[in-house]
Amino acid sequence: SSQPVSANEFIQLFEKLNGKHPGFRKAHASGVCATGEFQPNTQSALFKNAPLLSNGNLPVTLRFSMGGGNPIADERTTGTRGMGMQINLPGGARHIFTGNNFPVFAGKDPETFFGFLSTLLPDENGKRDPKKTQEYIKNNPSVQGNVAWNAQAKTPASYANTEFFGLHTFFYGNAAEQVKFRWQLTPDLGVKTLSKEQAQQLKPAFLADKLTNQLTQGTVSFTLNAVIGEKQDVVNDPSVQWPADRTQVALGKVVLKQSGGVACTPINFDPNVISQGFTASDDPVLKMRSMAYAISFGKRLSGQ
Ligand code: HEM
Repeated sequence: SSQPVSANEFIQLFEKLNGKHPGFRKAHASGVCATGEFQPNTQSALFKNAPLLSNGNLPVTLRFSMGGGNPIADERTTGTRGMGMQINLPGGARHIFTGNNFPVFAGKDPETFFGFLSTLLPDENGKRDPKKTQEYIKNNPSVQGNVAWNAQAKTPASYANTEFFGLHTFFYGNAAEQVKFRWQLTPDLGVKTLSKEQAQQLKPAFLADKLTNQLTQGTVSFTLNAVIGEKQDVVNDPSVQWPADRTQVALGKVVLKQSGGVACTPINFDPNVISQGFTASDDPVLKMRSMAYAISFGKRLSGQ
C-alpha cells in the first residue's frame, strides 16, 4: 500500500469493477435527488458567526445514493448508502456535505482503500478470489473496522431512516479558537432497517417511492450534528473512529420538501467545498475525493 495511487487509477478501477456506464457517476451511480431547506441552529456558541448558521433558512439540494458504480443497483441489499448535500448561502457560496451510512472508512489512506478494492477484481476467468480479499484484510488493519461494520449491516428501510457520516475531520474558526469536528446526519424519523425476509418482499428499486411516500405522509427531516473532537482524537484518518462519548452539537435541521427531479444533475458533491470559517483537514482520503469526483463529473457531463 505504499505506491501512490492517482484519481485516474480510481476511476479506471471503478469502471473495471462495475463495467462502463457512460453518463453516470463512476461511484454511487444510482440515486434519487431531493430538495428542501436547512434550518440552522442559531443557539450554537461554538459555531457562532458562521455564515452557514447566521443567514436564516437556506436552500438544500440533496442526493441519496447506492454505493457502487451500478446504475441499476439492487436496493434490497445491505452495504453502502450515500448522501450528498449542497447548501446554498447568500452571494453564491456553497457548503457541501457528502457522507455514507458507515461510521468508519475502509482504509487509512487512498492506497489502502485502492488495494482493498483491487482484491475484488475478477481474474481472467471472470472469478473473484475471496481468499485474496481475506488475506488483504488480515494484512491491513485499517480496513478491518469497515469490514466488521459491513458484516453486521442490515438493509436500510428508507433513505429517510438512514444515518450518514462525514468521516473526515473539519475545523471551524481560527487557530486561536478552533473547533475540531466530524459531522453526521441523523434521521429524525429514526434509523430503521429490514430483515432479509422483509427486504426480499420488495422490488429491487423501492427507495425512491418509499421516500416519496414518506414525504406525502409527514415531515422528512434530519439533524445535522457536529461531533466535537478532543485533542487526542485523530485528524487525518477516516478509518479510526472517535470515542462514542464525544459531545455533539446540532448545526441545524435538514427538512426535505420534494423528491425526484433533476436538480442534482449539475452538482458535483465535492466534500471540500465548504463555506466561510470552515477548513478541511489534510486527510489524504478527503484530498483524493476532490480529484476523483472532478474526473467523474466531467465524464458524466460529457457522456463518457
Ligand atoms: C479515496 C476515496 C474515495 C474515492 C476515490 C471516491 C470516489 C467517488 C467518485 C468518483 C464518485 C462520483 C462523483 C461524481 O461523479 O459526481 C463518488 C461519489 C460519492 N462518494 Fe465517494 N469516494 C471516496 C471516498 C468517499 C467517502 C469517504 C465517502 C463518505 C464519507 C464517500 C461518499 C460518496 C457519496 C455519498 C457519493 C455520491 C455523491 C453524489 O450523489 O453525487 N466517498 N465517490
